[in-house]
Amino acid sequence: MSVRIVDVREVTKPISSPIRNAYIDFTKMTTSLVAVVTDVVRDGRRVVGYGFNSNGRYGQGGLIRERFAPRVLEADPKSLLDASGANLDPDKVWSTLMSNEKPGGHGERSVAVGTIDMAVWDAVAKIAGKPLFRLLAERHGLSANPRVFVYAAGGYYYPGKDLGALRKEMRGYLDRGYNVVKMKIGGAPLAEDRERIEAVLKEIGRDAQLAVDANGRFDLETAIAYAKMLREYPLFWYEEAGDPLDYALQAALAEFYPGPMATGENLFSHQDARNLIRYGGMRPDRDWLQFDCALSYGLCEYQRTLEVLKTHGWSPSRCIPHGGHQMSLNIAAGLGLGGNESYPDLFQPYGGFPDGVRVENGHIVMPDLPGIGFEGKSDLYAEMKALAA
Ligand SMILES: O=C([O-])CC(=O)C(=O)O
Ligand SMILES: [Mg+2]
Repeated sequence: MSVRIVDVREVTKPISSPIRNAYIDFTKMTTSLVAVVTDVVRDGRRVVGYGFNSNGRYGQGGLIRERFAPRVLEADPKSLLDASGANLDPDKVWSTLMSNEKPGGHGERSVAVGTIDMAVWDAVAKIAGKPLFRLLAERHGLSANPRVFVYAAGGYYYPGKDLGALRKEMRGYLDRGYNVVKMKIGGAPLAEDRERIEAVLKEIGRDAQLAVDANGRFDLETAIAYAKMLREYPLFWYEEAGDPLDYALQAALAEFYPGPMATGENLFSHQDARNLIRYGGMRPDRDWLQFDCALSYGLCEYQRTLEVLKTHGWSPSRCIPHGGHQMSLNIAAGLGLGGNESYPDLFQPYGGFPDGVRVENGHIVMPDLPGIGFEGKSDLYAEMKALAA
């Protein structure tokens, strides 16, 4: 039986909205949608793997079309196969993507590769006829846990949004079954953010916990001023206070903030993750790591990141990835992560869960769909099918 990648297609799609965090607005936000088309047929249909690049970084059509897709298509098909010859080997595809690439400088290249890598893993799990989370658990000698913690991210700055609207948004998440919600800080003066936080805490009461996200906006002085304000509240976490690469700032902050902190969504390689763990003063008993495989060279690289964490005494259960996509849900269910982000009202149709999946007590249960499970989300699959089927 031949297994061959016959095409790699990309289209750049808008995921724009008028929201704003402390650093950027999303009025021009895009994502790359990728299809890896194979010559394998399963259940009477050609196997096509799909991927997209999460959110927060723009679509990478140029890099994908000009550099990365041609490398895969020009490779000897046999060089991309696993030992049995009956499936693709994601690590071999990854090495092919990264041929003639120097180390370091993990800019947007990691997004382009992460997007294709997602589509490759989707194809590999479909060819194996299994949900990706089950395939991953088997490969790692683990037992899968399809029940995954998810939290609701939102609370953005939005033109005309007052405290009433913010409270209503958060109440809506609780009504939909979430018990942890997240809001933005750092896009308004500290006193105003304090009012916003207090309004949300009043709304959610004992029904849920609140996380706050500064999106890397603060210098050390401001990060500390916020830490002193935030530590008065029982927050779920204080996220990305300073520049993602300022490990000294992150380390200094621990002295002022005894509660849980979270960061990592803007670190795009296992080497950067290792530097955070080495120098960022993160505490494995309470802090959270948010590396998003779609932005950071994909699942092949994410597995290396998990190895780095293990070496440094961190459990995968301290990872709750950024991005709210089904790829990280599969990794969480298969490899024992602590959960996944979700954006109930944003970045549709890319984020979210297969149709019919409900949040209960802050958890979802993964259905047994082959691959990543995109076919189970009809609005998303409609976009994917239009690219290749
Ligand atoms: O606003 C964003 O870029 C998204 C973000 O930080 C998050 O989901 O944690
Ligand atoms: Mg964030």
